[in-house]
Amino acid sequence: MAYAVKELFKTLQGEGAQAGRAAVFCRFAGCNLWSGRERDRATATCQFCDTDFVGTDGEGGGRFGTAEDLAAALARGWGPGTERRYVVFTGGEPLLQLDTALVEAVHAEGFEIAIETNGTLEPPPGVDWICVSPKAGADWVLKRGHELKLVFPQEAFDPPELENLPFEHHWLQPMDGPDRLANTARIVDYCKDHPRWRLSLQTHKLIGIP
Ligand SMILES: C[S@@+](CC[C@H](N)C(=O)[O-])C[C@H]1O[C@@H](n2cnc3c(N)ncnc32)[C@H](O)[C@@H]1O
Ligand SMILES: Nc1nc2[nH]cc(C(=O)O)c2c(=O)[nH]1
Ligand code: SF4
Ligand SMILES: [Mg+2]
Repeated sequence: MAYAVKELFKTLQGEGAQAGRAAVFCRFAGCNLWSGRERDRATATCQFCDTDFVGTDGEGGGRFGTAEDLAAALARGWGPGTERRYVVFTGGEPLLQLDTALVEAVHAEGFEIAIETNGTLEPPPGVDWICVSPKAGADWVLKRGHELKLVFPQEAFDPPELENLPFEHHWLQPMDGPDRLANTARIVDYCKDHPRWRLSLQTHKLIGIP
């Protein structure tokens, strides 16, 4: 199948347990919880999104006709060297497009594969690192993985009800926006009393990298 990619760039993973790790980010166009248009935000299922995932006009973006074409672009995006190649498929919602053919082609280029997903869709087999970030009001089906990253606060989610789900890491990430500092302070207090949970900062924003 063909793949619509908003942008493709190398940076450091900014969030969660892999923060600080070099990665090629492949941001797929489109999401099932918001059109991406500002005029639809107030009526969307997910209303706090910090990302432009509309179209294919970003840095390194475009339409890729085959899995091999996209895998080759990821390899170019990584640059010289084949050690520790790491790709983060995000979006938008990556599981609208990531399929077995792409997983196989990207593994063949020597990459470990991570996804950032809203948890409404099942991943294809073979994904090496699964980060699930559930959204209030959405149909949450993927309740296992490597890390659970709950953007906080979302009134519909009570952390104690999620802390026994089978994830290796349980994160609370402050909702960015006008209340980011207050949200962060609430998480600090919460984590002090609930050590099962840890604070995930969006470190790329703090240091001004993509
Ligand atoms: C833009 S989303 C794309 C991947 C997928 N659609 C998802 O929601 O997980 C990437 C990550 O950013 C988080 N995120 C989006 N908007 C945010 C905000 N305003 N503050 C903090 N995290 C945010 C999401 O929860 C997710 O973990
Ligand atoms: N550096 C960096 N790390 C990230 N981790 C998750 C991101 C995302 O938008 O999915 C993201 C992002 O946009 N940039
Ligand atoms: S589910 Fe993810 S990409 Fe979609 S609108 Fe929400 S945060 Fe943005
Ligand atoms: Mg982001």
